Amino acid sequence: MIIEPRVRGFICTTAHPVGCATNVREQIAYVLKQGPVADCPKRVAVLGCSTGYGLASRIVATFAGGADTIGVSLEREPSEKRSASAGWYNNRAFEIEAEKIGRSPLTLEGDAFSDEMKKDFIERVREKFGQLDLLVYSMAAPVRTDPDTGKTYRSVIKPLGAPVEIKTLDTETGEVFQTTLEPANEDQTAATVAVMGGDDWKRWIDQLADAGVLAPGFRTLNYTYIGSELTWPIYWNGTLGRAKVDLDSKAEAIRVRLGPDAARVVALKAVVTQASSAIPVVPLYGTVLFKVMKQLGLHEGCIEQIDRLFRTRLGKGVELDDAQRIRVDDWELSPEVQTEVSRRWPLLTTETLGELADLGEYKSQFLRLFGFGIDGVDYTKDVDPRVVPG
Ligand SMILES: NC(=O)c1ccc[n+]([C@@H]2O[C@H](COP(=O)([O-])OP(=O)(O)OC[C@H]3O[C@@H](n4cnc5c(N)ncnc54)[C@H](O)[C@@H]3O)[C@@H](O)[C@H]2O)c1
Repeated sequence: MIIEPRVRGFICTTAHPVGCATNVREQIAYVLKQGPVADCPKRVAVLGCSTGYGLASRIVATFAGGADTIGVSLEREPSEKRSASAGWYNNRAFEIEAEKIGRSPLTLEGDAFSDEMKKDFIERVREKFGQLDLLVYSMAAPVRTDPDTGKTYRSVIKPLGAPVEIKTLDTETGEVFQTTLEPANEDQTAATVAVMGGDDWKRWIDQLADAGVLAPGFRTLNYTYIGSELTWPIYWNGTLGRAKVDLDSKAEAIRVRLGPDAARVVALKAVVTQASSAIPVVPLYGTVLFKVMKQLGLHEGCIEQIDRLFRTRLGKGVELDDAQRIRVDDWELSPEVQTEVSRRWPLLTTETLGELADLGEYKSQFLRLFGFGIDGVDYTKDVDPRVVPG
């Protein structure tokens, strides 16, 4: 069948197997070009391994770090008539490429929030690795069922306290407009913390530690976004920020149990992923940020950020911020970038968007997440949606 993008709001319901595989291979090629990462942990787990920052982490650990990996993600399988999720194609393409260099990666597809998945994972780690040296937690999900209570929580992306009036962008039409976002109530805030906070991370680490599958010197990383004051009203000072603050306290709890370097929250830059495109204001901020960072020669996507994390931020004595986090968002938050983004922000209108921001780049990065718009891929060719080319 011919697979075309079908975009509904901030998701694309189709994905292209050849495009996704090409995307994965391009990321691998980038990492190989940078050369090996010294002292990379060798038995690595990535939760949320199939797209965005998790996929980049798995690629860097494998292709620059020489690691064997186990990944977990939630996917839609393909059928004869329907394409799979992009993550399903990415997982298969990753496995094909990792096997070519003599690795035998393991991928578990299902709900990482469930205790069944954790049990299965522990068994597979025992069989395959014995113990783990590093676990990267890179999950972004809208809903979580708490295994203890059976209660299902849905996250909301809202401000706290009072309504926020803020500029935003319709990425389909290119219209820039003011919008008022109503604040979350207490239940919604608590639900967002239950989904995107550190509860599940800590639960994973506790169960793995109890099962004795964490190697001496084991470390775990969890990714966060802090951003600049332009996005704070909706992100850091909103429900998502509350959830991210919870990561810091769970990191501390893990350090208390496993040692002073065992857990770190890592602040990363804004990039286009399935998760970030759903956040109001972030796409508008992104279109300006990408243009400014490109103009200053500081552009980074997921793979460049994670490559820099593994190469420069995981060694002994790395600088931490006041909340004991590792920072790789330093270029995004540098005065030269933020001064220029802030200068452009009040000038942004539907009419000036083309000059001050780069919507075309944003849209093309969004479509690339699903394997569309990639050079060298013939989208007019019939493909079997169940097959990822080797
Ligand atoms: N995108 C950004 O701009 C940005 C910036 C800084 C930090 N981060 C953080 O990075 C982390 C990853 O985000 P991303 O943007 O790469 O997201 P993403 O949407 O690209 O990836 C999310 C991953 O989680 C998996 N997942 C979702 N629900 C799951 C479930 N129930 N069980 C198993 N797997 C599940 C998906 O399959 C996918 O692999 C998040 O913590 C996010 O806050 C993102």
